[in-house]
Amino acid sequence: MGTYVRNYSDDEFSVAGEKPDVEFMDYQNDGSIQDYSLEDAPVVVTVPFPFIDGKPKSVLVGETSADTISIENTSSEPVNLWSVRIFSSNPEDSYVLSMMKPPLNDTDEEAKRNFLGLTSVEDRTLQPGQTLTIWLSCTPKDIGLHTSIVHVDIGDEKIERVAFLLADDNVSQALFSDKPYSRKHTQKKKFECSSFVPGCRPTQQHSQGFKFKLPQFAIPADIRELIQSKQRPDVLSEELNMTNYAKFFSTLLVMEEINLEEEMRSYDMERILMRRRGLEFLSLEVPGLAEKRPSLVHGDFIFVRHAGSDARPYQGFIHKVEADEIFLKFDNQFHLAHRDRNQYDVSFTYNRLNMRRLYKAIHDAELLGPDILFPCRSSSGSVKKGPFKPLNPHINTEQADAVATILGCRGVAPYVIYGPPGTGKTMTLVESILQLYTAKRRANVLICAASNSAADHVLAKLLQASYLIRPSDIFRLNAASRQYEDVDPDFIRFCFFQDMVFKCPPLQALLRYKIVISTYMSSSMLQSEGIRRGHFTHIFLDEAGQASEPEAMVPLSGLCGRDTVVVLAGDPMQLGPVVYCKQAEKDGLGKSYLQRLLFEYEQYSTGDPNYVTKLVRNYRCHPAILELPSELFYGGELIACKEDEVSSIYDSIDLPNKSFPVLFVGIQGCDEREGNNPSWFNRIEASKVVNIIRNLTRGGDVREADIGVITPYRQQVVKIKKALETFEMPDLKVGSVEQFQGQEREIIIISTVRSTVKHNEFDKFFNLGFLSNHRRFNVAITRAKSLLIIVGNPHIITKDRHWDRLLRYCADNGSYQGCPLPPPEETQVSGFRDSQDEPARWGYNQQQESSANYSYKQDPHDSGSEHVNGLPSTENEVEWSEKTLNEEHQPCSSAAEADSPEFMLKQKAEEEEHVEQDGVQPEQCPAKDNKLQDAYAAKYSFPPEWCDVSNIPATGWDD
Ligand SMILES: Nc1ncnc2c1ncn2[C@@H]1O[C@H](COP(=O)(O)OP(=O)(O)OP(=O)(O)O)[C@@H](O)[C@H]1O
Repeated sequence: MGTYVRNYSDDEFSVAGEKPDVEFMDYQNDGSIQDYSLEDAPVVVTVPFPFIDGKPKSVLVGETSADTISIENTSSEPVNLWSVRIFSSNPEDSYVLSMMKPPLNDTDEEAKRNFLGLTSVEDRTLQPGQTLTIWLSCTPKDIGLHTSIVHVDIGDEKIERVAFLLADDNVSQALFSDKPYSRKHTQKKKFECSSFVPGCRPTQQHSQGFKFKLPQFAIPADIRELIQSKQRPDVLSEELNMTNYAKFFSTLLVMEEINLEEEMRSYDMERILMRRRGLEFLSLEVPGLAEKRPSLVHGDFIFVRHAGSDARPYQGFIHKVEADEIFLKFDNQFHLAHRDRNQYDVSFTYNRLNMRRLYKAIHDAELLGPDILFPCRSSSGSVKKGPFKPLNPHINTEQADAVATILGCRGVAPYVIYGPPGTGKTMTLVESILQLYTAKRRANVLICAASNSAADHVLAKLLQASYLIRPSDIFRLNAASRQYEDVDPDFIRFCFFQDMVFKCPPLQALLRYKIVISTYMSSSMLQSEGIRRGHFTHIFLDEAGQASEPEAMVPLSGLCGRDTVVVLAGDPMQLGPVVYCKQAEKDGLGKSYLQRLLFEYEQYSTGDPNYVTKLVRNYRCHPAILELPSELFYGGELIACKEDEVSSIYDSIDLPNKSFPVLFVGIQGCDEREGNNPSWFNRIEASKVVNIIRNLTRGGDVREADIGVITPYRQQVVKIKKALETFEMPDLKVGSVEQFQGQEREIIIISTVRSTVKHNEFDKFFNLGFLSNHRRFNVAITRAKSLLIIVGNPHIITKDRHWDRLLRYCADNGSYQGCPLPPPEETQVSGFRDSQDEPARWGYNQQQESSANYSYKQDPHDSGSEHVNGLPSTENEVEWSEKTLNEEHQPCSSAAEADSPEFMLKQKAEEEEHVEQDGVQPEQCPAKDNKLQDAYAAKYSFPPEWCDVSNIPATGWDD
């Protein structure tokens, strides 16, 4: 057996665990040469198609790209070149060799016709110093990564070279970014802002507003110290009860807040310039501002001082925000002393408004008493069912039972409706609300949802029965920070705004509405405006599994009276609360009130049906779409109620199995990042998605509004939206899993984005991205009613057990298209439990215990999270970023949103860097079953930010 010479290093293999029989002299794909043990190697073979800025070279589909492989005899003896041949290409036969430069696109057609590509070059002798030049060329027929392995058999050496080209089409090429990705986070000097020179506030724009002052809830110094010194406050070890309730949750909130403060620090800037803007302002450029990194709005403030000095900082209020620039007003003296050449250090602060709302909510929650907080330990009254005549003729027995209970309830323990996706939880709430509205004249209903999109969804469902409701009785409350343009024009008439800024109407107007719809956090405005506890006879908390307990307490503690009926609906197996501090999440902030209640009911009242209804009939999804989630997450208990038919209108995309509406489109693209934005995108997948949409809508039978695109990364959302703009499809919703929770579309297309094993390992380890988050996976694949299409790299997603199941599910049903599938034995799986470990019974007690195992973390790189950086004004992010200019609500420390994930970025980026530098540590990294493939993929000596190599045959030589 000869000595193999490949382009990866010894070190890298030893880390990966398998060391082939090789010696190393390495030509990197970036063109550089590295010597390993063969310092005086007799031959030098170059690598074709070197990477450009760490990425494979891009070529347009249909165009020929060619590069040379030079084989040089550097020894003093003649060397026999036995053969040069293409060992394999992917797609098959996509590359050819030739002795002459192949005709390129600008050459004449005849030359192209006469060109003869070879798969191997025959033997010859290379004299000392002689170089043979061979051409490798590729004319891609379709978009995606094109790879080729070339074997050079020379003298005693066997040398392998791997070539990569990324084939673009016009759509993907338009999304190309030449902004290199860089993560800068240098250690900055701590900025002491306890004493400062006050700045000049913007004048108040809100004429009316909060009647009640929201306390500051400053973090107590002793608790801050305790948490910053990494000690665990005693209260967190206690069992939650009425006495320690406020202390328990305020401690968790402090942990979260300190985490957020630290994240905000990462945006501090040193030695920067400001410019005088007119007589009034100084302007500061903030890179990343447009992407909300950091998030700053009018009325926030920053601290500034001369670079390097320890002097008292000046406070500067933001009067205007424009693209990447903020316009500031400081104390007059500061303006007078300013020169445009002065250098400053800048510290950003974040707006504590939402945190203060949460503190208030949990403190006030004690007033609710055990009936709401610990209903099983209290002596709640009995539940009577209220007879009713269904307005919606479709509701089933369990749903009808739930409605009857809600109608019969009066001030007893919270009532919980829970069940898997699409089982009609929201529909049950809507029926209950309509029953109350039509039959109980004195009913005032508040409905809260975890995000703006979920709240809008409830409004849309209510409006389906608009013949029953007077529009003037419904009010959709929006945060001031929600962009006017974000709201569906059909809903605007249910909102209150001035100058296109949303507001809370005055109390008198509020009292006239019979049905108010809000997010959890915005509902605090109702109390601030003067609405009393008990005004609402019914408070419905939809998507309650998504809200942390303090968040759920915002509407309850502020507005719930003795007789108020509280109803929660949700599914603990879908997305949970967003918490950035891992420890706080583990200690209880990551568990929803719904989850705790379900557990309590199970523990203390043996699942009393008076308080809990479980729905299992799914009306949303085609049975084929439902089968897998039912089996994976709900113990097969879900009952499919939708017809088993696939519409012929999907013929336009040529489903390989016409009766199976779950299609996996395998594509090997390239995941990239750009600028200082840590979010991933994959332009090849973006183009594929657009292509599928165009095919679907071509005949006119499928409307844009029937289609939803889900992708975990906000940058991918941006890219797909951008690509769709070209084809004018404004009604097509593209968003994160969070933005789709609670929603449905006839057709859902999922773009999984990731195309590099290495990144995915990181995801799995840090619980990032929906590729390795079972709740995200569950939500993503249960949004489609009649057609689900997944566009992704099968070699990557097969690494996660759930995605692999989906992939095999499609393949087994003859519903896979695209690049060759990874062989089943390649399948490797993250650290998730096997299917037999899944809760056999998916009841709530299981959730209690499984939450630690499946602790859900938002992807700070955006994961398409609603809360995540970059996506302008979406959903919760907007909600959380609410800033008020009202004097009484003036933020005490200002700047970015309380929950925006930019706060996590620094920490996570550091973690990521650590992983990239050190490799995932064996005890942390899930076991692998194909080391050589991983060696290729994760440890190949190519620049880290590139593309997939995972389907290159692992064994290079066939001797
Ligand atoms: N009894 C029923 N008969 C027919 N269709 C129903 C019934 N109940 C619900 N649906 C339909 O099923 C779909 C899903 O309902 P809904 O959104 O209320 O479910 P959900 O449980 O709230 O879902 P998710 O968990 O995703 O939020 C909707 O299209 C709804 O109209």
